[in-house]
Amino acid sequence: MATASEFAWSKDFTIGLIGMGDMGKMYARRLANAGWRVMACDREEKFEELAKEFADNTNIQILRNGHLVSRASNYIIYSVEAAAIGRVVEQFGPSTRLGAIVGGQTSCKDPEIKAFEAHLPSDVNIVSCHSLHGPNVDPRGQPLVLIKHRASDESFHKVESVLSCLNSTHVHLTAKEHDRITADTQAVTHAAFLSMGKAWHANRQFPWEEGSRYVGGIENVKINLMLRIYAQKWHVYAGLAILNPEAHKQIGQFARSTTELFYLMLEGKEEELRERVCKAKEKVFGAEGSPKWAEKPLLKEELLDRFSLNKPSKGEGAAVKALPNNHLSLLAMVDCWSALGIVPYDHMICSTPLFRLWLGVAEHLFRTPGLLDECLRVGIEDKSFRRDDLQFTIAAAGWAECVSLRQFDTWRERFAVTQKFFEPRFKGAVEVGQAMIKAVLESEKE
Ligand SMILES: NC(=O)C1=CN([C@@H]2O[C@H](COP(=O)(O)OP(=O)(O)OC[C@H]3O[C@@H](n4cnc5c(N)ncnc54)[C@H](OP(=O)(O)O)[C@@H]3O)[C@@H](O)[C@H]2O)C=CC1
Ligand SMILES: O=C(O)C(=O)Cc1ccc(O)cc1
Repeated sequence: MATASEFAWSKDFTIGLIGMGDMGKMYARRLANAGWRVMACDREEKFEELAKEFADNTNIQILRNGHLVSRASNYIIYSVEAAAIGRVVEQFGPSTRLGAIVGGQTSCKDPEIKAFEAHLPSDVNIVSCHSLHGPNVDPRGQPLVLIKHRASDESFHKVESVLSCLNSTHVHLTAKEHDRITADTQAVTHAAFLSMGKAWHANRQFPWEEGSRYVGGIENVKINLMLRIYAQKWHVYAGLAILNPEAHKQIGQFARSTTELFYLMLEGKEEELRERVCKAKEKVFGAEGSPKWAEKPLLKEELLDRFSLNKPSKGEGAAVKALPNNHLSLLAMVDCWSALGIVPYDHMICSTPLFRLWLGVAEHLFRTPGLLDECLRVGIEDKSFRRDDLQFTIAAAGWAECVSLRQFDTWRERFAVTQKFFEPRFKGAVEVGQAMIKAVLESEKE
């Protein structure tokens, strides 16, 4: 393995970025601001445009391709689509500078590590990373996974010191541990929001625009996070679901939990429904008297109430009363965690803001006196949400099948049509979602 003496561990140390999309640019800017010299590229056809964009940043030099970046850099980060990592590393990996450090930022480490092992010269150190947040979230205090896969201690410490400028919380994992935890947190959480979007699309509704069915803190989270996901690039979500070998089980179980709970509701099997949900509650959140949740709730619902897209019309007043909902998506999430023996609190150290928010909402539902009883009652008696629940169930099964068959093209199509449906409403809505996440992150610090 390379030692310090083989590198110029000084100002001459150059960081290479291959892939200058949202995450690559965020890394480039932050590293450059911290004083590091960055050499970066995207696809060759974007060279001129990127060079212009970064022309006034003297610490960032745009190169034409990954060969040039690889030859010039001491530490190279691949920040490309997860599905492309094999092809891109195959192309540029052999050009890696002698004794350099190489890592990737993809959301799923199995294909990334396989690509590095297959295509990097044996003198190269492999240290991967994963910032567990999107490009527009302040990285300070957010988890940053670091994977010392094949590296000297010195190289690993170098990566830690370079990335310390993000001020994130470093979490040391193996690639396998990373994929298992992110399957439990990200993949299955996204499945819920992707299914909500499909359900509302199928019923051709913008849920915040139709009267008072979707009002209140929990509904705001559903709507804002669903829109946030559909406003992003499809490949981020497809990659971490389809390419993560650990994620298929979770997404499949989420679909089964949804279907089985919905059947119990349709069949009016109140006792069975209550028993199943209460058992899941005990497994996930602990028994009465010995809860797994902290004394202080993860979320303040009043805070979420502020982030509604539904602006009451004149005369309606600010306080439109929320319609009781059976929250099938949340009951199914907890049932899924329970069936797979997942204790979500164990994963907080390696969680995204989105996951923490969703867990916070689930916790709120299960710990607020009377709320769960209301859900179960509505699930059996009330038909107001039946159409949405039916479509949600179909959607969850559809995503699960698509993932299990590794159908990238179908996944993209499914995403794209629903993205198109919501697109006219993204403007403004995305900002509200962003403000909500920011407020929740702020409140986590209190
Ligand atoms: N967005 C997010 O919230 C997060 C994403 N990630 C992960 O980070 C990685 C990057 O994501 P993100 O930045 O959002 O995605 P983007 O699509 O914005 O960026 C990826 C970039 O890599 C480029 N690229 C593809 N092939 C090559 C190549 N041969 N040479 C140079 N550049 C190439 C792409 O070009 P083109 O578009 O033309 O293919 C694109 O510009 C993904 O693996 C994602 O899973 C991790 C954490 C958070
Ligand atoms: O918070 C989430 O789950 C997001 O949607 C943003 C995101 C997407 C991909 C990642 O690898 C990490 C974070």
